[in-house]
Amino acid sequence: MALPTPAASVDRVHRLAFLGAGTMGGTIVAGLVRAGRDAASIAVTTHTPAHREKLATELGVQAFADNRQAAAWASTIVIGVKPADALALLDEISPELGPDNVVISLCAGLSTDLLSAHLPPAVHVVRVMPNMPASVGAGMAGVSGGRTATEHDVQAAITLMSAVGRAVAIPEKLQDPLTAISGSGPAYVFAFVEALIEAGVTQGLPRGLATELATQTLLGSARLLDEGNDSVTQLREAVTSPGGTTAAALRELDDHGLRSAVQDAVEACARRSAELAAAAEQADAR
Ligand SMILES: NC(=O)C1=CN([C@@H]2O[C@H](COP(=O)(O)OP(=O)(O)OC[C@H]3O[C@@H](n4cnc5c(N)ncnc54)[C@H](O)[C@@H]3O)[C@@H](O)[C@H]2O)C=CC1
Ligand SMILES: O=C(O)[C@@H]1CCC=N1
Repeated sequence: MALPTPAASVDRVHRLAFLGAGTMGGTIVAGLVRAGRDAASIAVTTHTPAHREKLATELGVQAFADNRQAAAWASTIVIGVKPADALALLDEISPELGPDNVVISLCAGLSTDLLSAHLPPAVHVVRVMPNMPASVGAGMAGVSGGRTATEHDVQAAITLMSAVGRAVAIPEKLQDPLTAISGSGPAYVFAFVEALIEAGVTQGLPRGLATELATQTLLGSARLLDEGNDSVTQLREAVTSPGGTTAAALRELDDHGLRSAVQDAVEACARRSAELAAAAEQADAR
């Protein structure tokens, strides 16, 4: 099927190219279009022609087969490939970029200095760590400007990510810890809910019912937390009757080391984020 011809009608300054519009990049693109952004102002590239064709057909965005062409077309370029593929991609598009371009990286671990080293010096670089709930407009993103980024670039990235959830500016040194809480966090929550469902099934609940109970409990608990009327500790205590059922369950979680398991998991995630930069440099050197 023929892809739409890339539109020149949108003013260049408003054009946004997602290079590597996969799970995360594609989610943000879909969220932006759903939030009312003009689809003609967005271009996508992917390695898989069928995938970018699907994005173009379903969302009305511009599909490019060539990263350099997409980068030359756009003003802001979002890097959505895996960290190991990012530096080679920057090397590829570098000849098309200059002082009018902002490059936003979604890549875990890669510092703005490392990214800038693979771009012309005047290109503005911003690092963003989004998360998957962006697909339902409930994302959480941390935004850090590199040395060449202006306050305006950071604010523009916050505005962009706010269309699919919440976004905060953070110092870049907090990107790895933020990744370990909100970037990867949805997977911890899903793993916990999976375990809760399995435990419900073990107790004799039909799987569909166990899934509904666990999901609605997560949603309701999240809404209570988000209302912010009570602290997380007050909320936990409100559920926990002295000598009751919840206290019995929480004691088991404590005995099985829930808190230290979470500490270790978050530490491992932040460490891995830092390691990804070294792995990307190695991949780029090959
Ligand atoms: N999946 C998640 O929940 C999150 C992912 N991230 C970051 O987002 C980035 C992408 O992760 P996912 O979306 O999960 O991966 P993915 O594998 O779903 O998406 C990567 C996309 O890049 C495309 N691609 C690969 N090389 C390319 C190239 N040279 N030119 C154009 N397209 C190319 C692939 O076809 C694919 O569509 C990673 O750097 C990751 O650290 C950040 C936060 C959350
Ligand atoms: O697992 C990963 O490396 C990516 C980054 C944050 C969430 N997913």
